[in-house]
Amino acid sequence: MTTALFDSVSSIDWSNWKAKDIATLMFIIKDGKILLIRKKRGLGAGKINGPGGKLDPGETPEQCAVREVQEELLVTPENISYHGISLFQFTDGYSIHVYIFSATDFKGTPTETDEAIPLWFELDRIPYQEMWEDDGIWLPLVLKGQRFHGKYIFDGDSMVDHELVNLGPLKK
Ligand SMILES: CNc1ncnc2c1ncn2[C@@H]1O[C@H](COP(=O)(O)OP(=O)(O)OP(=O)(O)O)[C@@H](O)[C@H]1O
Repeated sequence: MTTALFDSVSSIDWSNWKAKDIATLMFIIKDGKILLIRKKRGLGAGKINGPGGKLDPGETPEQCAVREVQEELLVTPENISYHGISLFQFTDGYSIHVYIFSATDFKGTPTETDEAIPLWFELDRIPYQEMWEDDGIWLPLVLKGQRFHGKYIFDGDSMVDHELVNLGPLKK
């Protein structure tokens, strides 16, 4: 019997890697502020993050990202950009592939739901210490309008290793 060991990004054969879940994150950034959530349930409950969640069957990542913001905050993001992906391998075997988007506008009023509490932050006051550890690595690239590709190993809440490639400015 072989036991998979997830101790570093380089120990994984990423070309044959397939995530258990596919999910999205959406960051609405408007008037010098970013709209985040305090997540009330699911993976990362209690943490601050962008709104997002798992893909439904037949949905594109962008459709999922829009739907999740609608469900979690009752607003619709507009003028959306795609930044890239983050691949997460957890040491317990769980894995998740996350597509990351930003938007510069939205319709509606951010409202608390069963899933999330909306929180606005100044761009220089993002509460990274209350977020997933990887957010502090790539969210600055979202704010700078960059595309990127990241791979991360997590042991529970702790990041064990990571590799981030900056792919340059957004394509418009
Ligand atoms: C490990 N480092 C991480 N860093 C930053 N963000 C992370 C993350 N790991 C997961 N995420 C995000 O967490 C949400 C999970 O989604 P999650 O709440 O489980 O899905 P969904 O809303 O579909 O919930 P239900 O399963 O229907 O309850 C989803 O946005 C996903 O992108």
